[in-house]
Amino acid sequence: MTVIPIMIDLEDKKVVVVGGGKIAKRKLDVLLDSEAELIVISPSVTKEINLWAEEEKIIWKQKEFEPQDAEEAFLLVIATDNPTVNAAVRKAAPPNCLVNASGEAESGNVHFPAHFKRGKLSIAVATAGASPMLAKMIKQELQMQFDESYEQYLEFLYSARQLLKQTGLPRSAKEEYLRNFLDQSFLHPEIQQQALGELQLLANKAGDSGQGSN
Ligand SMILES: C[C@@]1(CC(=O)O)c2cc3[nH]c(cc4nc(cc5[nH]c(cc(n2)[C@H]1CCC(=O)O)[C@@](C)(CC(=O)O)[C@@H]5CCC(=O)O)C(CC(=O)O)=C4CCC(=O)O)c(CCC(=O)O)c3CC(=O)O
Ligand SMILES: NC(=O)C1=CN([C@@H]2O[C@H](COP(=O)(O)OP(=O)(O)OC[C@H]3O[C@@H](n4cnc5c(N)ncnc54)[C@H](O)[C@@H]3O)[C@@H](O)[C@H]2O)C=CC1
Repeated sequence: MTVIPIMIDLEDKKVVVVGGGKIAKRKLDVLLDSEAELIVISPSVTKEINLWAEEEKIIWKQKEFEPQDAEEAFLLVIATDNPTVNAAVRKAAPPNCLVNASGEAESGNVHFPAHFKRGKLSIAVATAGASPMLAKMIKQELQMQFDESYEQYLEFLYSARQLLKQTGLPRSAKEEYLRNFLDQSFLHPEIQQQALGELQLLANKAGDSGQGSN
């Protein structure tokens, strides 16, 4: 199995999680951010999953898995502690369905990477199942390197880039600005504000003379 990285929008997609234990809870923790339609199939669930069901963040069907539960799933997460059940779930996956097999790295066709977000910045680490623990350790190291200040920094980079688009500067000059903004000094909010102020002036000037472009 060879995997490639991809970022995915699951809004309104049907996601079926089979199993309601520790691992299902960990996958749901990630999936709850996605605005997907989340359905959990399991005779019993952890306290957290039960709470999410009460809060109507997920639908919990309190039952053992049956093949029709997988119908029309866009993503199927297999996370029971019973290999025979897991194999039956895999078999019931609709054609073209994304399948995550938590208990068997070589099965299914998608893995969950270790990951964290700093606002618009996502960092994910994967080892193709060789060592999820290494992925977790590298993630923890990167969390220290890319601390909380990156959330605000990404907002700055986003705003600066939008303003630059309005300045009408030649592409090379825009790129020069964008490269400079990668300097560590721009992690400071005061320096960010100063730069945005300057770009705003340039954008206004271009607007006045009608030379703004994309
Ligand atoms: C293939 C994959 C499928 C998938 O789940 O998507 C998979 C498979 C398996 N994991 C197993 C065990 C453990 N997994 C972890 C931890 C994580 N596992 C995650 C992902 C993945 N695990 C996918 C590959 C990702 C990749 O390598 O790129 C992380 C990154 C993300 C997440 O789960 O969301 C998350 C860290 C989250 C974080 O950032 O904190 C720990 C450590 C711990 O829990 O602290 C252990 C115990 C130590 C050990 O065994 O290594 C077992 C054996 C089960 C058994 O023995 O029965 C299998 C099955 C097998 O190996 O075949
Ligand atoms: N991907 C990963 O990171 C890891 C994966 N695993 C694998 O994940 C599996 C699940 O682990 P845990 O969540 O810790 O187990 P667990 O014992 O906490 O949960 C198992 C769940 O499966 C449900 N279940 C059992 N039979 C079912 C059926 N017929 N239909 C629907 N649901 C059923 C149970 O009700 C329970 O909620 C393990 O067998 C292991 O192989 C384990 C550790 C890490």
